[in-house]
Formats: sequence, C-alpha cells, structure tokens
Amino acid sequence: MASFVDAVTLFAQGGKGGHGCASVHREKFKPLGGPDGGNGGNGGDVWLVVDSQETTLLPYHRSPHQRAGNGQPGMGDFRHGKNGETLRLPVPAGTVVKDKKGNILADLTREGDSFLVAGGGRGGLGNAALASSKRKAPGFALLGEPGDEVEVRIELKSVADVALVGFPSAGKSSLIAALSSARPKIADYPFTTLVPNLGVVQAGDDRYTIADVPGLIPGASAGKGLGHEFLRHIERCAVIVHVLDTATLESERDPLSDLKTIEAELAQYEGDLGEIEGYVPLMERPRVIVLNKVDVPDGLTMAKMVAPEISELGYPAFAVSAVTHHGLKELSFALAKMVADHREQVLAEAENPRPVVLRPDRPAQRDEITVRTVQANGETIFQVRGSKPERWVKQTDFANDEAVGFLADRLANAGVEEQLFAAGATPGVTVVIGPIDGGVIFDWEPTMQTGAELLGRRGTDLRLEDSGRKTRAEKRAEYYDRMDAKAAAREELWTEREAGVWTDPDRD
Ligand SMILES: Nc1nc2c(ncn2[C@@H]2O[C@H](COP(=O)(O)OP(=O)(O)OP(=O)(O)O)[C@@H](O)[C@H]2O)c(=O)[nH]1
Ligand SMILES: [Mg+2]
Repeated sequence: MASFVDAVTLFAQGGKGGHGCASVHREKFKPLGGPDGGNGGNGGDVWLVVDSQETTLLPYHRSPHQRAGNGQPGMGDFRHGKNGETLRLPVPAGTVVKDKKGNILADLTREGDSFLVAGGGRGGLGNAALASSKRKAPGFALLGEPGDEVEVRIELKSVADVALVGFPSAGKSSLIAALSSARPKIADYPFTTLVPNLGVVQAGDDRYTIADVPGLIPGASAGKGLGHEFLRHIERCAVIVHVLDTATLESERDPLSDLKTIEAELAQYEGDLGEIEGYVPLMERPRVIVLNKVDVPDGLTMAKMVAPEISELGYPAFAVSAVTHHGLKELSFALAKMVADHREQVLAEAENPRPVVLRPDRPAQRDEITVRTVQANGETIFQVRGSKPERWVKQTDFANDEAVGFLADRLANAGVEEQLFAAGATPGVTVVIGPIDGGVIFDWEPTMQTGAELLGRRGTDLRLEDSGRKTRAEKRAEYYDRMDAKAAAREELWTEREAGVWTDPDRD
C-alpha cells in the first residue's frame, strides 16, 4: 500500500564556506613577493522551488536530509575557491513550509515560487584580501563559515480547483477516473486512496483540476482515520463536491445522513491557512452534490427518494454513475463554470501574479553587540552576543596566533573590550562569544594591557588623560626648558672656571 506522504520534516543544511588561503607569492629573485592567498568560495544555499511536474513530497520522505555543496578553499596565486552548488529542491504547487513550532514560513502555490530554507556559509578571506598597510604580509587566512542547519516541516495542501469529499467507497476515485485522464487505484475496501489523486478535466474549452480527497469518516476533523491529513487537501479548493453513495449496503447510512456527517466534519475542521490573505473559510465555499451509483437499481430508487430534500438545500445536485458515465457531462460543465467564476474573482483581487521568492531573515542577524553576565556551575561567565563577533570567531583558526591576534583586534575595534570592562570583566575571566552551549569560550586577556583600573570615574577615561603622547605645546615648552638648563649650566661652568675652581687640562 502506498505510504501517505504529504507532510515531511526536512533537515536542510547550507554548504560550508571554503577556507581562505594563506600563501606568499614566489618568483625567482623575489624572495618576498607579498601575500597571494585567494578567498574561499561561498557554501551553496538550499531552496524549495515549486515545479508543476511534482505531485508529492515522497522524495523527501525517503531522504529528509538535504545538503547543498561546500565552497572550495582558496589557493595561492590569488585563485579564489569555487562557490558550492545551490540545491534546488522541487516541490509540488501547494507546499506549505512551517517552522518547528508550526508557524507558517511560506505558502508556495505558483510555478517558480521559491523559499530559501538554509543559506550557505560565507567563504573565508585569503591573506591577500587581509593585507593592509599595517599588516603587509598576514601569515593567516579566515576560515569558511558553516552553513545554516534548519529543520522545517513541509506539507502539501493540494491546489486543485475542485475537491471531492465523501465516505470511503462513495466512488470519488472512480469519478476522477471517469472525468479526467487520471487513473487512480480503485477498490471497495475503506481508505484505498491514501494519497490524493489529482486529475485534469477538459470541459469544452475549460480546463480545471480535481482532487479526490481520501474517504472521510465520522471524527475525521478530530484526526480520526487520518482525517487531518485528508482535510488538509481541501483547504485551497474553489468548489467542494459531496460524493454520496446511493447504493451503500450499510443499513445505518443513507445519502442525507452521510451529507450531514461530512458537513459536520468540515465545519469542525480548522485548517491553518486561515491567516493567509484571501482565505475563504471552508463553510463559505460553493458546494455541489453528487448522488453516485445510480446505475444500481437500488441506487436509482434511493436517489429519487432523497431528491426533494437535497434540492431543498439549494445546492446544484447531479445524479450520476461513474460506471456508465450517466450524468457526468452535465456535472463536468457545471463544475467548469463554477471554477471559471471563481478564477475571475481571484484574478480581480490578485495584485501580484508573479512567483514569489522568499528569503526569510536569518534568526541570528542582529547588528547590536551585547555583553551580559551569566551564572553557570557557580562561575560568572561574560557572554558576548551579536552576529558580527559570532561570525568572527567562526572565521578564526585558533591554532594560528596571528589569526587569534586579528580576532582580538576586530573585537577591540568593535568596542567589545570596552563593553566587557564596563560589564565588570577583569583579566582572566571566562568569556563566551555566542550561545552558552556552542559558543567559543576563552579566558579573557585584554589587548589593552592595563585592566579595569584604567577606567576612572564615570565619564572620564584615564587612558585619554595619561596618553603618554605629548602635544606640540608641551614639546616646545620642554625644549625651551632644556635649552635654558643648558645655558644655565654653561654659565655656571664659566664662572667656576674664571674663579679658578678647576682647571681645564686641554687649555694648558
Ligand atoms: N455500481 C457502481 N459502482 C461504483 C460506482 N462508482 C464507484 N463504484 C464502486 O465503488 C467502489 C469504491 O469506489 P472508489 O472510487 O474506490 O471509492 P472512493 O470514494 O475513492 O473510496 P476511498 O478512496 O476509499 O475513499 C469500487 O468498487 C467502485 O467500483 C458507480 O457509479 N456504480
Ligand atoms: Mg478513493
């Protein structure tokens, strides 16, 4: 039996960024040719893209782990690494993407609609790109960053124009087969249909899609008999068709009570597309009633019996046979008309008929750098958060002292050291950059040699007051002082010599 796969948890991983290269240019007679290490390539992204050729999420049920290509490392002679390959995962129209908590991230309905699930990591800079007037030949390069690792739930909510609902074995699949070119499996045991069948119906010049929703049973709206999975598929349709079995052998059932049961389930069902713009509640969608199996003599009798009550409901009603095709033409044209009316209405309301491309904000994107203290295992830890410092540590090769020094400079330039001082950090405390579990932890050695004692009264900064650098005026004053002192000393020597206190051996 086919497995039911219209909801899958997908684990997507963006490709790793390639590492930058640290290399020095070599040429005959030029021993110090300068840094020439290229940058690493970016890791590939993972995208979901609607492809109308796809009808199920089956491929992701089989392989839920999807990973984009890694960026290539940079090489000497300024050669940059290639970017990793982007992974475009084809999904059927009607795929809804949700986060772990069930929030809808994207609703992909049109051909080409796409959603960035997991971004690739950035490639690291090579030492050529890191060279500056201060750092002429860096002996290190930046590491490539890891790609995003994201878990999403993807669900298929069919985008058929017409949805057939009804009890198991009412003849929904048989009707689809008779109306369209779809060839679903048909059998008379309950729940034959486990994956909705989608068919295309041609009625004159009109064309529309029709889905047979797997049979519903009482309690379906509460999830019974996979009810939720099945009801998910009617959330988007323009028209709901009730397929009623006029020839059921179950004595406690008849078309009218079946209709009431299914309507009650529809009324109970709360889909989760309600928050999407333009959503029309199920109970407000147009309905059609189909009395099926009138080729069976008992069925025809039953259809005639319930006809008055059915017509009282005010819905268009058709007595048909999926086997002999009786009444199918009328049904097919009536549905075509209803779908056409619906489309006209939607087109009139639609503002943007082009495919949407969604790049969700990366959750870690925060420009502000914060420092706070956290208690862990009886120790005070200073935690630094912010997308920049967190990226910088990922780019650092901690086995290379020069790379670590570069990181320290970056942190100091961004004001992280000052923020640490202000938060009360002293040399030697434990600092974590990033999340407590998973961030980079180290003992803090400030690059500003003198520690907290440097910070004087609030609003003053002793480092500025005692900078060690002299102003021009100070230098000039010192110079004159020095000149005066020399002159005074010369004078003194002179008088002493005149007074005969001592004799100059060279003069005699
Ligand atoms: N005589 C007669 N039998 C029919 C007619 N339509 C369907 N059947 C039979 O009814 C049984 C069930 O038909 P399906 O089309 O599989 O019913 P379904 O509604 O798709 O059932 P589920 O997928 O289980 O919900 C099959 O044995 C069909 O041959 C009809 O118009 N006349
Ligand atoms: Mg079926």
